[in-house]
Amino acid sequence: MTAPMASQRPLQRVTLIGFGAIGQSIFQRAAQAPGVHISHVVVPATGLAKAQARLGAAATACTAVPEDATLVLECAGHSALLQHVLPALQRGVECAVLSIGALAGPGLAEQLSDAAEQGGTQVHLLAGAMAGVDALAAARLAGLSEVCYTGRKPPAGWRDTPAEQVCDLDTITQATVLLDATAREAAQRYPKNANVAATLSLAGLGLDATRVRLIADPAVSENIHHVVARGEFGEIELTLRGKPLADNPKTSALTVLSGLRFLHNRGAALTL
Ligand SMILES: NC(=O)C1=CN([C@@H]2O[C@H](COP(=O)(O)OP(=O)(O)OC[C@H]3O[C@@H](n4cnc5c(N)ncnc54)[C@H](OP(=O)(O)O)[C@@H]3O)[C@@H](O)[C@H]2O)C=CC1
Ligand SMILES: O=C([O-])CC(=O)C(=O)O
Repeated sequence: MTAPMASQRPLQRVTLIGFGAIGQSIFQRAAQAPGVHISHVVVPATGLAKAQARLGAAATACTAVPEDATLVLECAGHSALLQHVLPALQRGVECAVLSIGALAGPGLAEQLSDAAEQGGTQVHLLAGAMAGVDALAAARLAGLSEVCYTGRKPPAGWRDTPAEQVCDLDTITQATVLLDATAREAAQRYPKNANVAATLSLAGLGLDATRVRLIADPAVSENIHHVVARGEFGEIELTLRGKPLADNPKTSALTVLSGLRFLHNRGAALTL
């Protein structure tokens, strides 16, 4: 009697764009993930040698998405969408992105969509640090009347951003509203802090009809995302308290897991 054959799905070769806090964490965790092999990591030219030293023989650091790439996961920042994701899509490479606030830039959402159409592929906007994006996108189909998002982080999560012109992050003793604006304005003014705001708005009422408040709060130690949405479906009120990554207090650890989930699902027979 012969033993039944285990189902063998092909190993997915993945190109990461970005090797900062998210990229390094995804790279480490993916090494333990069956079916996923990060073969290339795209970094700025100035970081090439350092990235290669960290990657060792496991993957190749490069400055552009390789010609033979088939699957890309972006975790670099807004500039990477125009620089790397757009040309990859045009060549037919499937891409998943985390820097979703970039879509607040003029015409970029349409450009990405056109490029994916041209390449006969798809660009996936990942849920990242936030929960409930799937529910909101489903609820939209019956009509939404209101979506409001509040992002609250400890002062350290707002360093090197326009927040430094609003208050003294070192000495504030009370929660301070940094911005009360549309999701489009939030994403453009806070490109490293308002990607969740952009994602929720794209899933819901759009970048110009979604109200966003960003808050520096010395009383919290987590990145707290709160959304209220109302519509024909009923109402969502959701709070997510995300632990920040040790290497970057702006970024919640769940963002890494969202990227890994995408890679896992991409190669799985049953996806969730
Ligand atoms: N959707 C979501 O929920 C979230 C999305 N994000 C997005 O993910 C991005 C990365 O986060 P995180 O890893 O914490 O940030 P880090 O600053 O730790 O790392 C970003 C890395 O990407 C590099 N980089 C920047 N631009 C490019 C480019 N055009 N091509 C290649 N590499 C580039 C940076 O290099 P250098 O330092 O030399 O510039 C840096 O090494 C954020 O900027 C944000 O856009 C983050 C959190 C949540
Ligand atoms: O990681 C987070 O908590 C959210 C974040 O930075 C963003 O929305 O850009």
